[in-house]
Amino acid sequence: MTDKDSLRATLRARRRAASGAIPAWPPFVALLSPALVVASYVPVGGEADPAALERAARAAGCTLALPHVVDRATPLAFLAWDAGAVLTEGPFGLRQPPAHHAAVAPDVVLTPLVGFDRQGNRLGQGAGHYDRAFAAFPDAHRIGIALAVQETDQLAPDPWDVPLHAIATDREWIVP
Ligand SMILES: Nc1nc2c(c(=O)[nH]1)N(C=O)[C@@H](CNc1ccc(C(=O)N[C@@H](CCC(=O)O)C(=O)O)cc1)CN2
Ligand SMILES: Nc1ncnc2c1ncn2[C@@H]1O[C@H](COP(=O)(O)OP(=O)(O)OP(=O)(O)O)[C@@H](O)[C@H]1O
Repeated sequence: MTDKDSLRATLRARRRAASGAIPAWPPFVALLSPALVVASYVPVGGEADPAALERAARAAGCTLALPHVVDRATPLAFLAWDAGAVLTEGPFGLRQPPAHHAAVAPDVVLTPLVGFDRQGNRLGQGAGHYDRAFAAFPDAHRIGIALAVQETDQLAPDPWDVPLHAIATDREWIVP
């Protein structure tokens, strides 16, 4: 087990033991406009729920998208998605749009976190799906979503890590 793996286990356990709603914090709502594509996610395994931010994006007229995963090795695609549209079962217990939905380029990426720090460093699932998405869409606004209990001071960023622009928790909007 690497340091990152054991940190993931600790932070996932902390996340499972906690709960809390992530509000659509005013600075998030302020950056929305109808021309934007906002990528959200369907929470699994006790992940923080981005539903309020998703609703705010929809209310602002944004196009919504969800990640689509084939396997660990294949880069994420972001597929257009409307509220209520059918989702299918994907790998890792994920629910995602069917593969025929249009691939879109996200302007805002709501990113599920395993852990984060106040510098905007991030720990994810370890498959590099979001790392690679951030490299593929370098101009997208990267917003981490997490419960406040997922904050840690144990992150040592790797060379490929791209920092978050902001983190929305149940307690605050954090700008590194
Ligand atoms: N809700 C959600 N959707 C997402 C992600 C995510 O973290 N959360 N992703 C983020 O990249 C991408 C999917 N990639 C993933 C890569 C690996 C694992 C994974 O290894 N999961 C563990 C279970 C972890 C747990 O216990 O919480 C496993 O299946 O063993 C999951 C998703 C895109 N969609
Ligand atoms: N731009 C990239 N292109 C190709 N592979 C990458 C890129 N960025 C990261 N990776 C690979 O993906 C893996 C990411 O592992 P890491 O532990 O940093 O993931 P993480 O911090 O949990 O983030 P993620 O949510 O992206 O999985 C590493 O093996 C790394 O080599």
